[in-house]
Amino acid sequence: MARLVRDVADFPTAGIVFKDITPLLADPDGLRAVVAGLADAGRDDDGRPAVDKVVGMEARGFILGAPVALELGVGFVPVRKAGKLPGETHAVAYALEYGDAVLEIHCDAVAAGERVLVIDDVLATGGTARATADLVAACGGTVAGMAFLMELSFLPGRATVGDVAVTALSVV
Ligand SMILES: O=P(O)(O)OC[C@H]1O[C@H](OP(=O)(O)OP(=O)(O)O)[C@H](O)[C@@H]1O
Ligand SMILES: Nc1ncnc2[nH]cnc12
Repeated sequence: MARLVRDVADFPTAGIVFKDITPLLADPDGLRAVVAGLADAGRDDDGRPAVDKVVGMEARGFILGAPVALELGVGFVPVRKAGKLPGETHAVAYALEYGDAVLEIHCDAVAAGERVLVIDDVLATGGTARATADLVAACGGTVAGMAFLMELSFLPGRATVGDVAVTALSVV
């Protein structure tokens, strides 16, 4: 799988080595394997779905998260960059490896007490994932786990997200 992720130097800004997943997305066998691997993070020891929802962050978290939700047989919740969701939202400001922004979730997207699996392609500083966990908590939900295609271990992603089960299919 790692061979299907392309390193692009100095994108989007100088000094960043960007992990480009578009070759993976173009490879049906690779994509299928990644979706299956990520979905396993949302199963119990007997292989049954252990979450009520999958939450994915705009934009690459949508591409991976929606098929993971289908694989688990649960609903998908989009966390979007500010100003895109039409309903009442919770919002959290955050910083990521190459900038800062605001993320939003529909207030009614996760019901009180629901367990969610957070899916994204890259765990870097953890700013995006931490903000997403805060949005789930604002709805009254619980993050049962987070699963990523790739973790950048030279950045403090795991420490930033705190006390939550983190799965990374690949660690670089
Ligand atoms: O751990 P962090 O430092 O927060 O970085 C990780 C986030 O950065 C990327 O998203 P980006 O905001 O670039 O959005 P995109 O998917 O729309 O390109 C990536 O898809 C993660 O969501
Ligand atoms: N180095 C990186 N490559 C791709 N996505 C990222 N998100 C944050 N850092 C990233």
